[in-house]
Amino acid sequence: MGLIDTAALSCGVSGLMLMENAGTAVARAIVRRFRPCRVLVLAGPGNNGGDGYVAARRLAERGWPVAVAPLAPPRPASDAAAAAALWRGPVVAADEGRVQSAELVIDAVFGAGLARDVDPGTVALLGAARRLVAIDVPSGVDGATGAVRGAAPRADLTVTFAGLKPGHLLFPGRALCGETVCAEIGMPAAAFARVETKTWRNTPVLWRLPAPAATGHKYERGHLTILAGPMSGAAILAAAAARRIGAGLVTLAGPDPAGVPPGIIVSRAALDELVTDPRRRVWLCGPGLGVEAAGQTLARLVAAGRAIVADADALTSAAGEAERLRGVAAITPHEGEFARVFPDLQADRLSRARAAAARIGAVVVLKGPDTVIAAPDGRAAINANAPPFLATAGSGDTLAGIAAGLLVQGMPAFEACCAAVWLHGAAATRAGGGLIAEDLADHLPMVVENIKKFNF
Ligand SMILES: NC(=O)C1=CN([C@@H]2O[C@H](COP(=O)(O)OP(=O)(O)OC[C@H]3O[C@@H](n4cnc5c(N)ncnc54)[C@H](OP(=O)(O)O)[C@@H]3O)[C@@H](O)[C@H]2O)[C@H](O)CC1
Ligand SMILES: [K+]
Repeated sequence: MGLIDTAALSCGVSGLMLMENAGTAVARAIVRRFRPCRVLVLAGPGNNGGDGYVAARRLAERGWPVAVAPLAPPRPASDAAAAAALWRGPVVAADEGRVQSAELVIDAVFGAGLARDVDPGTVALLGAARRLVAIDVPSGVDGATGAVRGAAPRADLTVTFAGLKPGHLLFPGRALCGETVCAEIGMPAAAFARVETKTWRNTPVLWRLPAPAATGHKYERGHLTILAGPMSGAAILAAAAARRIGAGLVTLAGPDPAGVPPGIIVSRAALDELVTDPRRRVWLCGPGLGVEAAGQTLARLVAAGRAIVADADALTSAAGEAERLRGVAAITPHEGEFARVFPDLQADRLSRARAAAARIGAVVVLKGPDTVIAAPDGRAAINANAPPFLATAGSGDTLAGIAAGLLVQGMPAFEACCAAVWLHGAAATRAGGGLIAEDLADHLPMVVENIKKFNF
């Protein structure tokens, strides 16, 4: 049973009432999407199965032909047993032939109580369904991590309750849920208040973008310094993004970066001189810099106590030596870079990002189609708005530039990183298929305008 369910019960809410609402919500979601058809409910031994019995009763009340196939009897004296006792329709054996001939199968086998790998017989049964509606999660998907325990079927529709779980947002679970509906089932506000939530879906309600003061000047809007190396295109992409997201001034620091557009300042001054400039509080270190140079400058910036976003070569320079990143504000690794820096961290993405953030005392943005942003204090957000065509060269440099551009305007590191990841995904969606990294920054102003319009 999940923490929220336990909290609900301790708030005096009856589990049976929640189950009734949950099963009713499943039936309602089905009726809204499908024509009446022959339904088979595969019911497991726990409350997930109990929800299945309620959904069966609600569909039958509407005249749908429904049968329930229990894979195990409900636990004695449980809410599920009470729900099963109210089912007066056909109870049939769970066999593959029946599953195949049903026009719609409801997967009520395992939900939040999944405790081990699903056995091959159950996997085969679920896999035989022509059309599958999963209650809470497709059985086999771990709701806490999105990992698959043994195997899990691909659902057409998943109906969950009270709030999305990490498993609905993290791959591979996310890909197996199909359309995902989150139903309100009467969970009291007091139950949510009792559970200290530390994991959220990344949306604009989590953060507030900085607003420039009416009388502010460019330095007040933030002065970002980006180290530029032999592949100066990476630093230029980051600089464009930082400027579009509102940094007042961006300097590229490097020997001679090529192709720098007007509006970006280039400084060839020695690093020691730049680092001691008190206006240069925030730095981006890594993109296109070269591993050796990145390692040296990173150490210098950390020693000077600067707020640093470390990406790309700065991460590679810390391969197997994560402690070299201690003192930075945020790191933005993709899976490969993460594995190089933290080879011993092997768990799911959410746990790994959290563990890494705690270890180095910095925000970790573990990039991917389901980017995880984790803070050293345990807060974490999972992002789900990135289109697949965002996976393109230079996209990461742009993200690092947005994060640094928000940090320099005074946003706290966790909020700046969450906002950067979401804005990056929204800009890509707005740019559409065929985007190249150069397009992303130009879409940021409209994305920001839309956030303001919807009053987040
Ligand atoms: N607020 C809500 O979100 C509500 C959710 N509801 C539903 O309740 C389930 C969670 O119910 P729970 O009883 O805790 O767990 P499950 O139904 O998922 O399954 C537990 C039983 O399954 C056995 N189990 C677990 N994994 C396996 C496996 N791989 N193979 C075989 N058996 C397995 C487990 O056995 P144990 O031996 O480990 O004890 C349990 O018997 C949630 O998902 C929602 O659907 C409420 O109805 C309403 C409120
Ligand atoms: K299920």
